[in-house]
This record gives sequence, structure tokens and C-alpha cells, in this order.
Amino acid sequence: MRAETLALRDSYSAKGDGTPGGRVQQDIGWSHHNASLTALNVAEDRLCFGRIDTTDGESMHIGRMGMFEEGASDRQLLMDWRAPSARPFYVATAAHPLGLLRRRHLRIRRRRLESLSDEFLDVSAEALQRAGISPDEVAATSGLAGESALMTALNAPRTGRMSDIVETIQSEQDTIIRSERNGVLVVQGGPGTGKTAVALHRAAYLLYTFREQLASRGVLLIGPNRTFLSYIGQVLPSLGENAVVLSTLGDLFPGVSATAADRPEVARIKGRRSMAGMVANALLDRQRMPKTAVVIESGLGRLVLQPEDLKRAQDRGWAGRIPHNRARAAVVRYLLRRLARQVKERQTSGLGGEIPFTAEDMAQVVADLREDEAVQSALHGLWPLMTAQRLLSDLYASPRRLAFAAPDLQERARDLLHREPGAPWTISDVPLLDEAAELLGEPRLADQAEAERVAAREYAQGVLDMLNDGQDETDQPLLSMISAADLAALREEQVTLSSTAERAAQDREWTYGHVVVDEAQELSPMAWRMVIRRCPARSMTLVGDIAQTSDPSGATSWDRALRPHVGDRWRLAELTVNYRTPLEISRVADRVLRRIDRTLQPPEAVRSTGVQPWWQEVSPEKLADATVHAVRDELPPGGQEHLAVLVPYALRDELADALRAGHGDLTDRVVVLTVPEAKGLEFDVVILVEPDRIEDESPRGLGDVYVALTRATQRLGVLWTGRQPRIAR
Ligand SMILES: Nc1ncnc2c1ncn2[C@@H]1O[C@H](COP(=O)(O)OP(=O)(O)OP(=O)(O)O)[C@@H](O)[C@H]1O
Repeated sequence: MRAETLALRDSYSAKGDGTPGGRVQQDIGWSHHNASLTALNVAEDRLCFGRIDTTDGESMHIGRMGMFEEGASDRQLLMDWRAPSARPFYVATAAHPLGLLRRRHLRIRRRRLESLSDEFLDVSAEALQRAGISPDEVAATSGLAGESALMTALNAPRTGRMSDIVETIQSEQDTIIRSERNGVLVVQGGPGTGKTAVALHRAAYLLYTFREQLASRGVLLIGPNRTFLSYIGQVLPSLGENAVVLSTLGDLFPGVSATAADRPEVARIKGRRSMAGMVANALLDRQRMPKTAVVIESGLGRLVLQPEDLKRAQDRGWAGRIPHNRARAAVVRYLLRRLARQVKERQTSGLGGEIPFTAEDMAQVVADLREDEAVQSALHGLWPLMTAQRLLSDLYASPRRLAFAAPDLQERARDLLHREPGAPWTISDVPLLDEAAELLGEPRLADQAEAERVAAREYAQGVLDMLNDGQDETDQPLLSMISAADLAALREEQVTLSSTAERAAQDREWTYGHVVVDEAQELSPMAWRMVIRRCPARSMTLVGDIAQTSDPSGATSWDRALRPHVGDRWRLAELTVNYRTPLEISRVADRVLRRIDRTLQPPEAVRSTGVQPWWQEVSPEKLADATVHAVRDELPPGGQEHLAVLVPYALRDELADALRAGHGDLTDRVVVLTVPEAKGLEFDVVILVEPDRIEDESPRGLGDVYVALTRATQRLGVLWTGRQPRIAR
């Protein structure tokens, strides 16, 4: 299949008749076959990982993709793990065998079978006899599907990159992965319960099951930070899926790339829902008209706009409730006409109506006024064309504007919002920028260059229609990914065809077929507004853990966070088993969870390592040395394990220097991270430094300590100075 696909793809490199239409077809063909080839290449390793045998003697192999025998028989050789008939592989139990006699896990590397393990699900003597299996072969079954394969995966050293769990998805996870596409699904689960893994596999499942609907719109996955996105970045491609846009909240607004966080008290204000009102008022402020006449010394003489002209222009701007920049055309048109009338009156007065002033004359005057610098500057002052960045930047910089836009905010809170123009945008600014962009809208295409581009686009639309006519159905989703604008650009040789994912990421107004949010508990009310805008159909999967909230404006309850956006139209699914943290570490974390909220149920650890966490007090001047020693003890040379030192902000750089470690590349064996940076990640070993300082550093500090304690898959050590940490008492 690979050889055939490769040959097909390469045939498109040579084809082509040099015409724009021909080149487009060539590019489409090439991209299509290239995507298939990538999917085949990634499926090469561990192509097949399971087999199910039914009690009536049938058997079927399960793998990363579906495959059929060539020729007349058309027999299915391999079933895609996402197909409905593969489901028993994941959910059958001895109590509910779903017609299965045996589930087999195969461990294949490249084309070599390394090991296999069997579970018998129907252990009745009759079934075993029919299948020719002796009762001795039947192992004791636990509640876990494919327990030995699962334990092998869980005990394997981490690599700094998340891997897929397609071979060992558990029943409660499978139910969520295959849950209905429509509506808002919230997946609540403690640390290590596989929320991220489930979210990613659900995206792959949805893309497989609803390919037609989703391929052209794409799926958006939002994660807490870029390190996290690079940690999970390989999972979907390894499942053969590339039509997913991964983004942080800070990168969701095209043109801005925010990584810095505000101080907690500032972030809390910016996250409030009332900020939407502030942004709307800030714009209203810009649309206010002077109460006195505006005098313009134009090239056509001195012109005056009276307050009633200004009021009428404003009414035209507000009519139809269209966004500010789009409404500008109506405001400008009206004001230009008022000015043109004055010019007309001046030119025709005293002529006794002998020289007619025709419609063409009027149009010419309007055109001249439009080009006039003094007129342009006056119109700009009255109804400026604005970007979201400009609106927000001007607002933050001016106490007067802030006082107008946020009259209910206390002065101290308004002072906290002050920002010098040009300072970098923060993550909590991004939802406010998005809010502003929504109210501003894209400007109308006015100038000549734009008009030419429109003409090119219309031409390209013709080409697109022509191509669509001649396509067979299977190619439809691909074609719908290319807009007339792309074709026009292609014609200009400006860009090559981009994938749905790339196009979507560059377009603020793009709406996705499905949106997945990881660590969703961290979203502020303003961030929710931005995210929901990306999916008006509200087909969303939100995964998170209320107990791990660390953002000062994050959620304390799913209901409170979601009610303003979806009312009670969301469904909850819970994950209850902790696959990451061994029992010995979980006991410490569970104590912290009880302090956060007594009513929360800790997830149940699925395995034990026999290694207790260690605790060590050191004097403040020895902290760096002690950390270096502890890391050395934990990671003997030649091993493969990965270790994270989790620290308070204030110690990050000092300890990173002492350890000569970084904090961006998770494939390094040692990294030094603050807790927010370690969100969603995991390591073989964690050394937690000064937990009390971490707790005291932020308003949700205890949540941070809980996150820190639940990052290790094997061992945990705690170093502190001064009083014994609260988590040890
Ligand atoms: N069914 C499974 N088979 C194999 N590994 C699994 C399975 N479920 C979860 N895991 C592993 O458990 C670990 C924790 O999973 P994941 O990171 O998805 O948890 P999480 O709930 O998102 O945690 P957190 O809330 O801490 O971010 C990962 O290494 C994941 O691969």
C-alpha cells in the first residue's frame, strides 16, 4: 500500500499542464496522497496490537488502521480500533463478555512479534472446550482490560513525549472516547486518570467517525502552555490524524503570541465576565461624537460638520448592529455627502442654477473629499478604523478611558489594569483582544489594491467551481479546504496550498467542527467566551480537574463555569482510576486533596512500586547543593529515566543554574519547572522543593502542591528548609 501510494503521489509531481487549474489539481492530488502516505508510515510500527476471538469461532485483528485483502474476497484483515466492531476489545469483561471468548494483546515492534498475552472472557467449560483451550491456560482476571499490557505501558520509563494508549484503553475511557459528538461533554477526573489521553483519542475517534463533517472544519485542541503542547504533539500524528490545531489560549488570537502571565490580582480582574462590558464601553467611547461643530480646512475650502450631522452619522454607524469597522463605511459615506453638499452649495451659489450640478459632479466631489488629507484625518478622529490591539492598548494607557469604560471597577483595580503602550500582551489579555476584535470586525475593502484582490478572488472562484464540477465525491472534503482566496493567492504564486489546520490557525473567525479543551478548569469567564466563539455549534469536549485549578480566575465548579454559556446543556463523565501515580505517592497527594475539598473523591491508584517518598530537611544555604545531590542519587548514569525538579518561582533560575538544567525541552533527562509549567506533564521521578513556598506563592497554592505531588510515575522526594512542610504534618 505504501509503495502504491508513494508512486501515486509522485505521479502528481510530474503531471500538470501549466495552467492555474492544472496546478491546483496537481497540488490537491499530491497533498491528498502525501497525507495517506504519512498515515501509512506512522501505522508501520505497532500496526496490529490485538485480536478478539468470539465464542462462535470468529476472530479479528485490531490495529491502527483498517485493511482489506486485495482481490475478490475483500476480506477484512485488520480492523481500525475506532470502528464500532472493535469496541468489545476495549470493554468486554468476564461479567459482560459481549460474545468474546478471548482478548489477545500483541506486542509488535516494527514487523517482529515480541510477546503476547491472553485474557479469557467466557470461561465456561463448554466455551473453552469448543475453542480447544485447557482450563490451565485461563489466568485470573482483574477488573483491568489487558492488565499485563497495561502494566508494561505504565511501568515503562517516560521519554518526555506522551505516547498513545490505543493498545490499552480501559472501559471507562472508551465510553468517553466514543461518546456522542454533539453537545458539551465535561470529563472530570483526578490527576493521572488519563484525561489528556482520552481527549486526544476522542479527537482521533471523532475525525475517523465523522470524517466528512470534520475534515474541512478541523478540530481545535487547547492546552495550558506550549511545553504541554509539544509534550502531547506526537500523539495524534501517531494515530494518523493531522487535521487538529493545537493551541494555547495565549496563541488563539492570530497576530498575538502571549506567553507571559499577569500577576494573580491582575489576572483575576481581566478574567471577570464584566470585562466584556468594559471592552464594549471602550469602543463606545471611541464612537462618541463631539457636542460642538467640527471644522475642516480642506483642499476644497473650509467645511463644517454640525453636531446634528455628527449625531446622524453615529446613528448610521449603530444601525444594523454591525461591527465598528464595517459600520465605518456608512458613517463615512454620510459625512462625505454632508461635506459634498457644502461644496456644491458653494460652487453653485450665485450662479442662479444656470450650471447644473450633476450626479457625476457630486460623485467626483465625494471622491476628491475622500482623498483629502484634512478630511481623512477628521473622519479618522470621528470614527477610527481600529484594530483590537489599538483599542485595548489605548484603553489600558488612559485612566480617563478606563474610568469611562469600567465605571464599576474600583480605582485601585483600574490602576492594576494600567499598561504602557507597547508592553507585551499577557495570556489574560488575549480573551479581551478577541472580545474587541469581535466588536470591531474586519474593515470593508475600500482601497484599490483590495479591489484588485477581490477581482482575482472572483476569477479563482470560477476555477474552483469548474474543478468542483469535475471531481468525484471522495475528493470533496479536500476541495472544500481550499478557498477562493487561496486559489487567488496561488495564481499570484504567493502561497502553496495549506492544510485545514494551518488555515484555521491563521483565521480568528474560523469556526471548528469540534473543540477540545485540556486543563479546562483553568479558563476564566472571559476565556470561555473566546473559546465558545470558536465553536458556535458547541460540539466540545472539556477535560479537567476542579481540584487542580491554579489560575486565579479558574473554575471552582463546572456548573458555575459553564452555566453562562451553555446553561445546563452539558453532560458529565468521570474518570476514577489513577494510572500515573503509584499508591505510595498517592497517599501523600490524597491528604492534600482532602485539605482542598473534603467532598472530592481521590482517584484510585492502579499500581504500587514499593518505594516510599523520601523527605529531607536542609539548611537554606545548602538547598542548591542538596538538590544537585538528590538528582544525582535518583538518576544513576546510563539510565533512561526523566526527572523534574518542581520549585517555587523565586528559586527556578537559581536551581536551574545549579543543575545546569533547562525548562523547555522535556526530552532532557532533568528539567527545573514551576508548577504551572508542569501542568499536565509527567516524569519518572519528581523532586519537590519547598512545598510551603509553592503553596504560599499564589491564591490557589494548595492546588499547585497537589499538582506537583501527582506528576511522578515512579518516585518522589521532598526537600525543604525551615519548618517541616504542611504536607508532611
Ligand atoms: N488506558 C491506558 N493505557 C496506558 N496508559 C494509560 C492509560 N490511561 C492513562 N494512561 C497513562 O497514564 C498517564 C496519565 O494520563 P494523562 O496524562 O492523560 O492523565 P490526566 O488525567 O490528563 O492527568 P493530569 O490531570 O495530571 O493532567 C499517561 O502516561 C497515560 O499515558
